[in-house]
Amino acid sequence: MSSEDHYDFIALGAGEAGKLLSWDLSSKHGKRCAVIEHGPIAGACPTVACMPSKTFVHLADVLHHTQQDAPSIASGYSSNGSVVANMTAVIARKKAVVDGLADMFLNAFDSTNVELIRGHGTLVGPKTISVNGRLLTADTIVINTGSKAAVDKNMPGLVDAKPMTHVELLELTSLPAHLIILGGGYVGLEFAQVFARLGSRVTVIERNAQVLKVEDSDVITELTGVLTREGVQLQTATTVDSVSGLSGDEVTLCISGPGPSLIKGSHLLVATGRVPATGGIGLVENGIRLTATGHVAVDDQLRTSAPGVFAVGDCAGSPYFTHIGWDDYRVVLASLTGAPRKGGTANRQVPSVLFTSPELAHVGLREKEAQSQEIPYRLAKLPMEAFLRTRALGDTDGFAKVLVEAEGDKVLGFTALGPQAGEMLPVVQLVMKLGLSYKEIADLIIVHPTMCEGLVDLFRSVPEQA
Ligand SMILES: Cc1cc2nc3c(=O)[nH]c(=O)nc-3n(C[C@H](O)[C@H](O)[C@H](O)COP(=O)(O)OP(=O)(O)OC[C@H]3O[C@@H](n4cnc5c(N)ncnc54)[C@H](O)[C@@H]3O)c2cc1C
Ligand SMILES: NC(=O)c1ccc[n+]([C@@H]2O[C@H](COP(=O)([O-])OP(=O)(O)OC[C@H]3O[C@@H](n4cnc5c(N)ncnc54)[C@H](O)[C@@H]3O)[C@@H](O)[C@H]2O)c1
Repeated sequence: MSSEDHYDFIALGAGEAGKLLSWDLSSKHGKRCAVIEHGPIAGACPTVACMPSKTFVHLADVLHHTQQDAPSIASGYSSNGSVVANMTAVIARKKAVVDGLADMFLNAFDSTNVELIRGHGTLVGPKTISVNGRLLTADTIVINTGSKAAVDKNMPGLVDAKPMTHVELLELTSLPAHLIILGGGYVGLEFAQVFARLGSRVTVIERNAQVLKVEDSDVITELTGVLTREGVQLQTATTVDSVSGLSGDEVTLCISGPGPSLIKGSHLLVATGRVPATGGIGLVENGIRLTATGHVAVDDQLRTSAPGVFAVGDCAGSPYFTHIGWDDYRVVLASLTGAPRKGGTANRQVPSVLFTSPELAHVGLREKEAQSQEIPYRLAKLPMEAFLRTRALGDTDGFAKVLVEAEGDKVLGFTALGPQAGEMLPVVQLVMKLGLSYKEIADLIIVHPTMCEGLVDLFRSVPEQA
């Protein structure tokens, strides 16, 4: 093997952590690095997941507020000039965002001198990858192959109906007349509201008794109330027995549950979770153990069972969020360079935001988790109308709640359902990370009228210890 084919570091897949590691190791540590990518550059987040979907969320929000507010506040608004979505323009805006990010990432590869190899990589020996007819070796390999939308091959008729995943949905140039969404999780709910706001009829079919099954029931009651008022039809505790027809034309679902037994729509989206992209790339054959769920088995430092091989992000079973992929980068960087970091992946904070309107932001313990684990807590809860900013925004749906230790002052968990609720999370996260008293937030002077201002009132209303 020539020295041209040996690298210090190779990332298989240009996901979040792999590309960041390669850029850092090359530009700051002088390592020879390559990233192998068989799809669009830079992984799912900027191309088919977070960034394009949040562009859709924003555009649907603009349209929704224009439809809602313009008639009452705009002079000269024509009564017959209703505002309707132009999907070609929506897609063009999304494409501009995705293309802009692609340029940014290509520049990063260039400026850090990291080789981007476009092709499908497969492990063919210890720390050896075959790609485009080349055999490449590296001292360190990071598996960063991500995940794919799960499509249940055992559901009669589903595959033949050619359902969309988020990838195809984000390319639709005309609005579905009736979009049926299978799965009431993150993907399903974000897109349900987006397409309802853009003008589609939307039905979500969820097999569990509630959408977002981990969330507290008060959160779900409030969130589903908003979605339902906006026209999203939610059918929970519903099983799909069979699918017929073709998505994009007409699809019919035979279902069992509390509602009707048949549902017809024009388009079908599968949003039923994700499967790790770990099959057929030589992992097991080369000593890299997989878990029962098909993720790469890793330890707290994201080391696999093969020496010198790490796995990061979705494929390693890290919580499926880009910011967690980003943290995986820091964990592996610490192993490889000694960069400072306290601890590995165990017990790290996993903040999350569901980007519906209102946003659902969460960190730490939920009430039902505290109850099932018999962790005593004090609870404070305030409606969003007490966060005065929401009144100016005309967007007062939702509430925020905080769980504080029963016999101490540490914050156990925080949930907010409200406009831009995600922007409030870091304040609470910091207090939790540093193990400070909740009173540190209650004592802050926070600018009026910002969303975070409401945190002061929320934390001031925590009941005294019994
Ligand atoms: C619709 C949607 C919206 C989302 N929104 C958010 C959000 O708002 N916020 C958030 O935090 N998370 C969000 N997520 C989750 C987030 O996108 C993922 O958790 C994250 O992108 C995973 O990153 P990763 O680095 O693990 O892998 P990926 O980004 O999936 O990268 C893996 C890469 O590896 C490539 N690859 C795979 N196998 C090979 C091979 N053999 N050879 C070469 N290349 C290969 C793939 O083409 C891919 O580019 C969303 C997900 C979806 C589906
Ligand atoms: N805002 C964000 O950060 C964001 C946005 C989108 C996706 N994501 C990430 O991507 C992951 C995947 O999202 P997702 O929505 O595909 O998965 P998910 O796990 O969040 O939700 C899938 C839902 O589908 C339901 N389901 C599964 N099979 C079904 C069936 N046969 N019939 C009816 N319902 C069924 C499940 O009960 C579940 O409620 C999320 O877990 C999240 O981590 C994050």
